[in-house]
Amino acid sequence: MAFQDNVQRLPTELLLIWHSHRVPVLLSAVSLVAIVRLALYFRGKREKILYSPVPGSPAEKVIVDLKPEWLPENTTLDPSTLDIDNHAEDTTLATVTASKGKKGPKRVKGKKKGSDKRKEITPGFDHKSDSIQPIVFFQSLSGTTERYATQFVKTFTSWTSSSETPSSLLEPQIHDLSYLEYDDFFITLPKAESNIKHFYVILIPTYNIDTVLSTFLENLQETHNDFRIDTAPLSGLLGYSVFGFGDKEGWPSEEEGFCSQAREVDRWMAKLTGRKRAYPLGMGDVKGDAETRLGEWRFGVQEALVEIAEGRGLGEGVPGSGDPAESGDEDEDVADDSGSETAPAGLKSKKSGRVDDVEDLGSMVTTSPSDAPIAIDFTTYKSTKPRPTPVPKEMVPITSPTHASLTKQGYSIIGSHSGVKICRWTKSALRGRGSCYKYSFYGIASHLCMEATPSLSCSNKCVFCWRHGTNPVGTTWRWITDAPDLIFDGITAAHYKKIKMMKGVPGVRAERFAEAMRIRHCALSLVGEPIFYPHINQLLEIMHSNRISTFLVCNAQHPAQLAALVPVTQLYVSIDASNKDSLRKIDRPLHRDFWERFCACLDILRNRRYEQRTVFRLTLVKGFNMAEEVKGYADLVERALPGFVEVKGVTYCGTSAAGTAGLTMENVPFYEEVAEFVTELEKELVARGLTYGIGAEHAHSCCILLADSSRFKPNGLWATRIDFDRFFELYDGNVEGTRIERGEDGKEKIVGWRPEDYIGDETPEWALWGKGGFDPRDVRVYRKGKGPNANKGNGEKSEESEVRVVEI
Ligand SMILES: Cc1cc2nc3c(=O)[nH]c(=O)nc-3n(C[C@H](O)[C@H](O)[C@H](O)COP(=O)(O)O)c2cc1C
Ligand code: SF4
Repeated sequence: MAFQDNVQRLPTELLLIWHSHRVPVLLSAVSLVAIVRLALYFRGKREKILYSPVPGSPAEKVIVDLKPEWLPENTTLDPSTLDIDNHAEDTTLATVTASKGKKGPKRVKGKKKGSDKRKEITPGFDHKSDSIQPIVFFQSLSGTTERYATQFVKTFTSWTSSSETPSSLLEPQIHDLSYLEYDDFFITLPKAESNIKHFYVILIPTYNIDTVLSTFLENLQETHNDFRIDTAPLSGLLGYSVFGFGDKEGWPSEEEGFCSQAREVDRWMAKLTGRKRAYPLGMGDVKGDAETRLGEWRFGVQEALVEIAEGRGLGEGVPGSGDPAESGDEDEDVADDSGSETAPAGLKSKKSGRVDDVEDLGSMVTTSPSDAPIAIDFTTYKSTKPRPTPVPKEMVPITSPTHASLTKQGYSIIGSHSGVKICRWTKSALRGRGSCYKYSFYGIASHLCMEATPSLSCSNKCVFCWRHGTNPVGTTWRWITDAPDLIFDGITAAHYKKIKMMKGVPGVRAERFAEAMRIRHCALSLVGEPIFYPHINQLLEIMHSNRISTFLVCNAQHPAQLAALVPVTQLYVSIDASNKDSLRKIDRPLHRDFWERFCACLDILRNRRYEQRTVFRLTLVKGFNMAEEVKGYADLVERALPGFVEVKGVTYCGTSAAGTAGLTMENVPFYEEVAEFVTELEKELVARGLTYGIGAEHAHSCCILLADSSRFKPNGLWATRIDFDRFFELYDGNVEGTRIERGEDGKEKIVGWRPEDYIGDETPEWALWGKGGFDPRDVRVYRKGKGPNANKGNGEKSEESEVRVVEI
């Protein structure tokens, strides 16, 4: 009964509760609805601002394995704190692998040496059935050695084909060391039929600055010291001989450096071949006796070859031959050069009473019962002699020929390794005659732009490089380093000085001249490799704090520096080829692991694509990197997913270096050819489901822009231009960026800005694909024989390239 009463009273009770609490309940409900609506409103608003999808979670990023040997030397970067994103401290993805093997005991192959010396000197050579293949190697930076080498091979060939020469002597082969895979000739012997034995002839100049020759020498030294490789991997050679070219005017004696690099090559070859010097080192003064000395030396080499061909080996007691009595001094040199390990004190050389060299150890391990390699632990016998610390030099000393040559070309050299130059587009813009493609694509007016580099040195020797052949190259930074603020002050002052010199030039517009006295943009791309400079991050920060936007172009050879770089306004990597072989031919990189470095840089670029605008710069060189490479380039784009792909026809600079590399005007593609290439590339990318399209063009400088439409084509209209003011607001933290990432706690948070946060105006109509890319407000000036009224049918080549050839 009681239960029935309660049920009947329930509605009345509920009504009473409602009447006493309805005000707070109603107020709470209204507030809740308001909060939900407001949240939805703001969310919708943010999505409208963001054109592109919120970047994927960190899981999408790949870990880039930075090998210890890629880490910069002599820099302020601390590898242990490498952070590829200083705006997202929680996503350090570049990792450093522990050094492998190098700390372990040095293992050398000690071989029991027989008593028959002759037999050892000409290993496995049967003069009745075997043939001798001479190979002539040369290196040349400004062409002299190449000329002598070509002449040498010609004379040598007619000698080998003469009826009086033993028939076992084959025609010589010739190789330019710049193009060679060192491993194929200087770690192992070239592949050949079993009855063909090799003989090396090496012709090289000497340069007391860093050049590719230094790399060659380092390579020989490394090979000798590499614990994984036999210390004399070239002992299968029949013999070798070296000839050096030098200049007695500048380097009068050997003590003062005459032919010093040839002497070094000769010494390292003695070590690598197990002392197979067939004929002594020859040296010639290019301003004096070079031709006579080379002729004499050639006779000597020929005689040595005849002796080998007739089965007499390298002979006994020939000066500098395999006889240890004559070549013993090499051991001391090498011990010093390499800082190599000292042998156990108990092992004494019979002759000298000391053992400094691993080869000697090879001959001393006579108690070994077999010829099998013997592991020798040198770790407890480290030399007590301190290794000499290399003294840093100036990269481009004021007295050097490089300084003179660069100054002549219009560069201002700041300190000893930075340069600045005003480009022809800056002059053109000052006169109202148009800006370069950077204006059409991104909104950078050329008269507001400075082109500079903090490193005139580079780790490549690209065939199309504007630098002359003698410019410094190097794989590591080992020069006296200038402070970033001094570089900044120097390059800006030099730039303004050059602008001021334009004051009296006819046609310069007053308002543009006034504007030009305030630099707004800096293209760090002039020559050399800007990220090679150890304080590049500080220099970039100085530029940004001075409201100068930064476009930085790197050569994809320095992954560690790239990973550690602060975000720039637009980050470029040069993509000069689509595959390893082609890259080696066109960039002629100094790093032996250039392809691995290149790929690591692509992965770093992919990781950083939501942090800054990333660009692939393709430079097309007909006959080198265009034909049938579209698919390869598409692979690279797919790997790095850059925001933009700039495709440009090569600029012919007409230097002797370009000539040596076989580059002529024929290698400069016509604009139609570049356009056809880009169309094909676009097709290939779209076929792979990628969202790239042709965003803009600048026919005047033979340049076309592909861009990711999912990011830079909001509302169906291309927006490739940059909002520079917004970039600096983001940089200063006045505006919050929208780059969101999920933290370890699973929550999303804003970690910085992204390229979409500083997209500028829509790409102007006149710059779109098919419209040519020339601002109608400027006056287009055609040179004689060019322009709409000129003879059609020739197509258009890069204006820049023609100017360099025709005008200068
Ligand atoms: C920057 C520079 C540095 C040089 N250093 C040396 C040197 O240290 N010793 C030497 O004997 N010759 C030196 N030379 C002279 C060159 O070895 C010589 O000019 C040679 O012929 C260059 O050969 P190539 O034209 O094949 O590059 C130097 C030349 C230049 C331009
Ligand atoms: S990377 Fe640039 S500076 Fe270096 S060699 Fe190539 S074109 Fe010249």
